[in-house]
Amino acid sequence: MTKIAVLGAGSWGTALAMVLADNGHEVRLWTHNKEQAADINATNQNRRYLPEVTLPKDLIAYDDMKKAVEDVTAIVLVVPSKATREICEKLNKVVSKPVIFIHGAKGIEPDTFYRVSVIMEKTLDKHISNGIVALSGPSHAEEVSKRHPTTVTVSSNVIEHAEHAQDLFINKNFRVYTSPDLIGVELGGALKNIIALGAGISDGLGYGDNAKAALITRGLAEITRLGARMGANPLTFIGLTGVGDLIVTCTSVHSRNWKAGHMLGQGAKLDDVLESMGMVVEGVRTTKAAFQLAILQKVEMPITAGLYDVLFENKDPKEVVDQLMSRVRRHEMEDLSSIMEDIYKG
Ligand SMILES: NC(=O)C1=CN([C@@H]2O[C@H](COP(=O)(O)OP(=O)(O)OC[C@H]3O[C@@H](n4cnc5c(N)ncnc54)[C@H](O)[C@@H]3O)[C@@H](O)[C@H]2O)C=CC1
Ligand SMILES: O=C(CO)COP(=O)(O)O
Repeated sequence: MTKIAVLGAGSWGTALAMVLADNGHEVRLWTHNKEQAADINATNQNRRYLPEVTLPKDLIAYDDMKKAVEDVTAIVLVVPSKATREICEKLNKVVSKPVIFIHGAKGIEPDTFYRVSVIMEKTLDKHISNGIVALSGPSHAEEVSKRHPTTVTVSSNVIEHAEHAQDLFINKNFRVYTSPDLIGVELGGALKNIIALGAGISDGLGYGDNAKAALITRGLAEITRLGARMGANPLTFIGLTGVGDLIVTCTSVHSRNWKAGHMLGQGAKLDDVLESMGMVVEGVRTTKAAFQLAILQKVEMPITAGLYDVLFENKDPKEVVDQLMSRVRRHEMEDLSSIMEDIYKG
């Protein structure tokens, strides 16, 4: 049994804490909201984020970060990517011994273009870190918390750290693979949210499955192009953290990004959509980051650019679809064939 602190009691933090508690670990679920911690401990439920689920009895919520991390050997960060830096700064003040850090967030920081593990690496004091691992893949909290079969991937620059995380999380409902490609795993998880917003918009406009299949497939092409340029292994994008997560996020009723896109496609304004969601919609911030990064890296990302126009330039989604459909004629595997040839050449 390992003592583990899970930081962030939203839907994903709670679901991951349940997996760890099911595996017999002593799990402390930290939230910055005092009333929420008290409510979780009183009711054995996280009523705001996972209302239909009864939490394991030995899963205890804390609102005091220092107490939550006392004597733990692993810390799992599951706050929106925007909050990573702030939480790491707080951790520097309360963690005294080295621990392994695992994060479950999916985002890229605009302007710096840091992945979540990079923010962690740059912010956490070196003497408290026993490794940084990203956990990603097609995994909606609502289904994980019902113990429905789910597969994810854990990745780290040091494969032993990923294997350590695999050991902590794996069970008969939650199958965990490892990958050495931290860049690819994190970029796939973050960038698919952009495409999921697009899939939601497409559905909100009343378009059908053909349009959605096109978005998923061409979305994968532009994710692979940017990922390869950033140093990822392009094959990672046909795995769980690439195409797997694209499928689930673009097609699931649970997806916050899809839901937000759906409302936008039906004519709602972005601010109203975000306010009504009450949960993080990572794709909005990541669209800004990826749009900037694609320009900087000279990578063509037409869907991301279209999404940027809808979200930040107030452009009519229908007009953006028309523009995407009337782009200059191309060979389907242009760019991608050379990326794949490079892999096989070694
Ligand atoms: N919900 C899901 O099914 C999945 C979510 N993720 C990722 O996990 C991350 C968290 O997502 P969710 O749990 O869905 O979000 P959520 O919106 O359900 O919950 C976020 C939690 O973080 C807390 N929080 C926000 N800012 C904070 C701060 N500055 N300090 C402390 N706590 C703060 C909120 O109070 C809330 O408890 C995101 O990056 C998301 O993309 C990844 C896989 C699945
Ligand atoms: O990453 C997720 C599922 O794998 C969650 O996606 P949403 O944030 O769109 O709900």
